[in-house]
Amino acid sequence: MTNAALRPRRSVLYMPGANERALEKAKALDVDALILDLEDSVAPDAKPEARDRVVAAVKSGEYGHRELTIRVNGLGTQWHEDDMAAAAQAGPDGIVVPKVNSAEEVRQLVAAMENAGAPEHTRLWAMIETPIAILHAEEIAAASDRVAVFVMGTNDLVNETHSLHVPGRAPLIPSLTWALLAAKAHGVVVLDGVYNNVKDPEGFAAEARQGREMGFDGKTIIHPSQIEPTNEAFAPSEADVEHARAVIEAFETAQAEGKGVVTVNGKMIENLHVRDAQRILAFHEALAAR
Ligand SMILES: CC(C)(COP(=O)(O)OP(=O)(O)OC[C@H]1O[C@@H](n2cnc3c(N)ncnc32)[C@H](O)[C@@H]1OP(=O)(O)O)[C@@H](O)C(=O)NCCC(=O)NCCSC(=O)C[C@H](O)C(=O)O
Ligand SMILES: [Mg+2]
Repeated sequence: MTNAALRPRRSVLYMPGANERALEKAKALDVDALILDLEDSVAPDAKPEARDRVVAAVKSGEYGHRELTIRVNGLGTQWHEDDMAAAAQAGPDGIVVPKVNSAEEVRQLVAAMENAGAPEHTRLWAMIETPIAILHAEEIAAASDRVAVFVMGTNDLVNETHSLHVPGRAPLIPSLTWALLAAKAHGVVVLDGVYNNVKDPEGFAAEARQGREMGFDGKTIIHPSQIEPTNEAFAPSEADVEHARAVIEAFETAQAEGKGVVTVNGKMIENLHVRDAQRILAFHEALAAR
């Protein structure tokens, strides 16, 4: 298991880069990562000032364990090149790029990061949010070692496919699954999209649970009220931890007796379940160590 796989990215909060109050507030929020946004949440006139603010936030060193990323404006926009250069020089943990559509675009983005002097720790977080990106998900994941995270852009996906936001997300499941498989096949972390209604805690909890069940590593969120339910949905519960310990213990006992398979609470346990149990315990310990 790599250290990157153990880095918690349960809750990843977007905040408008122009909002100084939110940038200040984030220093005390219990999130695993922040996306300081220069794209959709920032009005055109406010973009240069927002760029300066997020660069200053990254350089401040005041965000503790929280992973810090900057979402730049997309390729082909009038702000993209200046955003990329400023973000690369600030050296955040990640540069989040909207609407990455192909391996060629990844190579172009990585070249821009490197030409601007991005440090090695600054990874590319590619937003997967168009029909063509879904179809090219595997080539995007495999295009460069700098690609560390896929961020699902479910608003843009719904927009571009003319589908609807519905409870259970049936119209989105094939796209989400396809991107998730591409990410997992290439060791890329994959984050679920946002839930727009910040006044619907039940709907939010159901969607976070669904994301966890599908295999997402965490969820992108837009409001502080969504942090706690997200952290809970994507962390192992006490019962998960107890079960993982029981699995490891039972399997070690079985092996000492020369058996390759055993049951715990009536469920068959083989080697692969032990590996999963070890992963759960390692993640639990990584969270506890913070
Ligand atoms: C959605 C919001 C506009 C709601 O704002 P507001 O009505 O002001 O919320 P509250 O009054 O309930 O706020 C309470 C306090 O919390 C702070 N706050 C709110 N949101 C954030 C945040 N994201 N980060 C940090 N702090 C936040 C407020 O400042 C209040 O603090 P205080 O004054 O001390 O009480 C708003 O939540 C918001 O702007 N959210 C982020 C929107 C955003 O970034 N959108 C872009 C990303 S989503 C996207 O584009 C996904 C993707 O591309 C896709 O295609 O799907
Ligand atoms: Mg989007």
